[in-house]
Amino acid sequence: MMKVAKGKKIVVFLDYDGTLSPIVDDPNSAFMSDEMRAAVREVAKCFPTAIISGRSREKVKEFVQLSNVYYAGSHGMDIMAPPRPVVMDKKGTEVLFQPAKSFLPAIQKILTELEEETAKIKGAMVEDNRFCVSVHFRHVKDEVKHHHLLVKKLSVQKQNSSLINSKAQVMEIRPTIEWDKGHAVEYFLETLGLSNSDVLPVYIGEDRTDEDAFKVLINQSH
Ligand SMILES: O=P(O)(O)OC[C@H]1O[C@H](O[C@H]2O[C@H](CO)[C@@H](O)[C@H](O)[C@H]2O)[C@H](O)[C@@H](O)[C@@H]1O
Repeated sequence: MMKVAKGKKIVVFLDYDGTLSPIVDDPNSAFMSDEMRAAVREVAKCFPTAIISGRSREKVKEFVQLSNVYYAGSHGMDIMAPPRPVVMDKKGTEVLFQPAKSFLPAIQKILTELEEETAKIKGAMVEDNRFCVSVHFRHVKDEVKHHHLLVKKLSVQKQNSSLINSKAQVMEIRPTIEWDKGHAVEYFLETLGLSNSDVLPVYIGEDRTDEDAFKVLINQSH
């Protein structure tokens, strides 16, 4: 790592759940430890650092509580970044980038629909992630069965199945635009003025959605 980083500008990208915080039963209690917060604060003092999460941007910022990092929520669909292109030695005013803004009314409609449907499923929980919605099945008995039944029932399923990204314990509904954590990484690199070959982006994440970012960075390194 030290060898590869020699002479390069490092930029750090971090996932939140399962990376900065442990996976816990209650999504509202996925707190980051003080040690982890101190470590991220120190990293961000040395290198530009961005946290890219599936959570809403506000929620992940509330958990992290650091002012020296950039935040992207909703799997990169809600980014607070420098205006592009930024001159690295001048502090630019941060701007919002929300490529799925036009989907907000549809997402809010789905959120209401999901809240009504999951009220009938014991243990299910809906999380509003602003441009995405998560339905948690972790506490549902026979989670796979209920999960499938809910997916079938949703009107969004009839309209466009690609809105739904399903795993047994959590179902995520997201806009159909071609935008993921990988695009968010590219966006940050560009707005930070760090899309050159003398940059070493470091991405730490453990979720399926982080693989979109890994693919982008692997392609860039060739
Ligand atoms: O991109 P991330 O920051 O990794 O967010 C992805 C999802 O993480 C959260 O759910 C996961 O963590 C919860 C807390 O540990 C756990 O209870 C749940 O079972 C996991 O799926 C978050 O609640 C989701 O909304 C995010 O999409």
